[in-house]
Order: sequence, then structure tokens, then C-alpha cells
Amino acid sequence: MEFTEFTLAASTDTLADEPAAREHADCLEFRLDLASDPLAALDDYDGALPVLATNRADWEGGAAADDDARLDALCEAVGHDAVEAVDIELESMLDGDGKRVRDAAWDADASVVVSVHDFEGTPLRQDMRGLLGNAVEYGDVGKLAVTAQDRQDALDLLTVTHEYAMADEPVATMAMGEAGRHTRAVAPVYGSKIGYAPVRAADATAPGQYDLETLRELVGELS
Ligand SMILES: O=C1C[C@@](O)(C(=O)O)C[C@@H](O)[C@@H]1O
Repeated sequence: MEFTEFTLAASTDTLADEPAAREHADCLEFRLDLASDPLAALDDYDGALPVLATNRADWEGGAAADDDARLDALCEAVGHDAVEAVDIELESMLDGDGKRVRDAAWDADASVVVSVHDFEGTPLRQDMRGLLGNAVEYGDVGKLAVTAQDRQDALDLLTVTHEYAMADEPVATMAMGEAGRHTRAVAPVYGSKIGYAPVRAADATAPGQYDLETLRELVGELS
């Protein structure tokens, strides 16, 4: 996956969602940290959608323990043909541990999404610029998910997204929570390259997500 165009990822803890996701999604974001026996599921996977593998650490809002096994699983995942991209937290890249996942991904011709999450608020514009700058330096796409408290936060995120898009730097951005919900539909207009949505609203993997069909429709209408 190149992420040169907007890519809609169906976020899921089960690859059994693939048939339901196929109509609206461009790929599956398989949340290894939320799945039971994810590597066996990848072995058995024969769906049409490519997979973006995420194994979100508990210190970044996920469920995976902070140990070598978390990164080992991602290295193993990129060995599967269907896995065309992998997500690694910027923090893991900065402490050096994530680099082996990135190298395994690049060896397998998979793309690397380097991600940052802020579950409390929206950093200052200059800080978001710095985070995304670091993220795009370490991987193929820099991803920033913040929590908007108000419309100004959403505007700040969109502004920074636009700047990166104008500079031809691939970024994916979204504001979690109610106040920033609309950015999931609007950020692609400003150049965000990845959107995330669950097949069913009840299976959201982050606050404020639209369901897959709705996000596809909203992005389609606006873009
Ligand atoms: O990082 C992201 C983005 C996300 O947090 C969101 O806000 O849609 C959803 C996660 O599943 C994904 O790994």
C-alpha cells in the first residue's frame, strides 16, 4: 500500500470482518492487540483486502503489553503476503526498538505508518508539526490522532495537515472524541491519507469513529 491516495481502513479485531468490509474499505486495519491468536488468523487469511497490521501498546491506548513479543508479532505479521503495511508508534521508533519492525516491513516491501496518539488534548500547532515531522522522517506515513476539545483544536489539526499535504509529505490525521469527530470526514479534504472506521459502530477502536459505510460516504461526498 502506497498511501498516495486516501485509503480507508476498516479497523477490526477480527479478519472475519473482511467480507463485510470489502464493499467500502480499501484495507483492513487488523488490531493484533485486540485479537485472539492474531498470527494464526493471518496464516488462515485469504481475503481480498490488504492488511495494515497494528499492535498497539498499552501505553499508547492499546492492549498489548510493553514487551519484545509485541514487536516480534509485528515482524512476523509483515512476513505474510497480505500484510502490506504496519503501524509503529513514534515512541517506539524514538527509543530504537521499533526500527527492527520498520526494517522487516521495508524488507517485505510493506509500508510503515508511524503514529502518535494524544488521548487528552490537542498539542499546540508547532508541537503537532514537530510530531508529524518526526513521524514522516521515520516511516512512509506520519499519523497523528489527537483529542479535540473544541473547534479551534480541530482547525489547528486541519491546518497542520494541510501544510504537510502542500509539502507532499504523507500524513494521516484525525481528532478523536465528539468535538473533533467531523475531522474524520474533513481531514481527507486537507490531505490526510488514511481514515479508520469499524464495520459496525459498536466495534469502534477509538472515540468518535463513524462506522465504515458512513465514513466512506462522507469522504466521498466531500472530496
Ligand atoms: O491509530 C489509529 C487511529 C485510531 O486511533 C482512530 O482514531 O481512528 C484508530 C486506531 O485503530 C488506529 O490504530
